[in-house]
Amino acid sequence: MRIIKTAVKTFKYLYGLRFEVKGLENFKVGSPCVIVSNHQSILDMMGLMEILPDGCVQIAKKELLYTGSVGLVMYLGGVIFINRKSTSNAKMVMADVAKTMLSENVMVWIYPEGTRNGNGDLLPFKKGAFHLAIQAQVPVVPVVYSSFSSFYDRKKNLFTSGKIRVEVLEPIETKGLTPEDVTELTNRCYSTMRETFFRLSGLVNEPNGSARTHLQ
Ligand SMILES: CCCCCCCC/C=C\CCCCCCCC(=O)SCCNC(=O)CCNC(=O)[C@H](O)C(C)(C)COP(=O)(O)OP(=O)(O)OC[C@H]1O[C@@H](n2cnc3c(N)ncnc32)[C@H](O)[C@@H]1OP(=O)(O)O
Ligand SMILES: CCCCCCCCCCCCCCCC(=O)OC[C@@H](O)COP(=O)(O)O
Repeated sequence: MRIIKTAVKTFKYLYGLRFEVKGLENFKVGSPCVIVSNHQSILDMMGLMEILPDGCVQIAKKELLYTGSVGLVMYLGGVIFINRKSTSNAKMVMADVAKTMLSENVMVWIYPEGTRNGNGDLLPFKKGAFHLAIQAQVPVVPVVYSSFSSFYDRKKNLFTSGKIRVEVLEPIETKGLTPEDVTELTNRCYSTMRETFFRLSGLVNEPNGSARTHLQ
């Protein structure tokens, strides 16, 4: 993964992107943890590699395994593949991950939205990351990337250089929590990350839930 990290980090120069990072000290939980971040586009791979701590594996949809050399590189990089379409299968894989992360002392990075989302807001969170953290009794560390919409429009395939703000938030402890607490933990993480997303993106969080920039 170190090799991948170095290779992928060079893309930011190609794309004229700069990262402004805050809160890296929050990764130093001194134990395994589940890192959750928002997911906007393939460009997140650069954001991921920009701050990826050592000994951290990612959860990816299994379709990515069959994408030729990239799939092989991801496999070699230790990426864990899940079948999003089969909850029971995904649950089994994640239960294994809970054991492995403790025995091998590794962190796990999951995109709880479960899909890329460029709509300038966060999609409702899936619960797997939070079940995993509670099963392993390890902290959840939220990471938020500001909206790419100021410099990247997937539909128009428009791309200009830009700055991405990244914030690693305080770890959320799960010691003593049980599966009954998953919904509350998910919602708490969601609202903290959504608030941070709007702040980092210069968006106003409208009371009716829609977001608009200060500029409008
Ligand atoms: C030049 C260089 C080239 C090099 C190239 C290489 C560079 C890159 C290399 C390396 C970096 C690679 C990085 C790749 C990144 C890719 C990212 C993606 O692919 S993102 C899509 C996949 N990720 C997800 O989907 C995760 C989020 N999803 C989940 O966690 C879901 O929860 C999931 C899949 C586990 C289940 O999905 P559900 O759709 O069923 O949704 P739910 O609502 O969460 O669960 C339904 C019910 O099941 C329970 N449940 C879910 N998980 C459970 C669990 N683990 N245990 C028990 N119950 C669980 C829930 O509580 C819920 O039940 P109740 O509604 O509460 O009654
Ligand atoms: C073209 C921009 C290149 C940026 C530098 C990164 C170079 C790495 C190249 C290959 C990376 C392979 C990983 C792709 C990750 C990704 O973004 O997959 C989509 C999934 O999450 C969600 O899938 P979906 O449900 O279809 O949104």
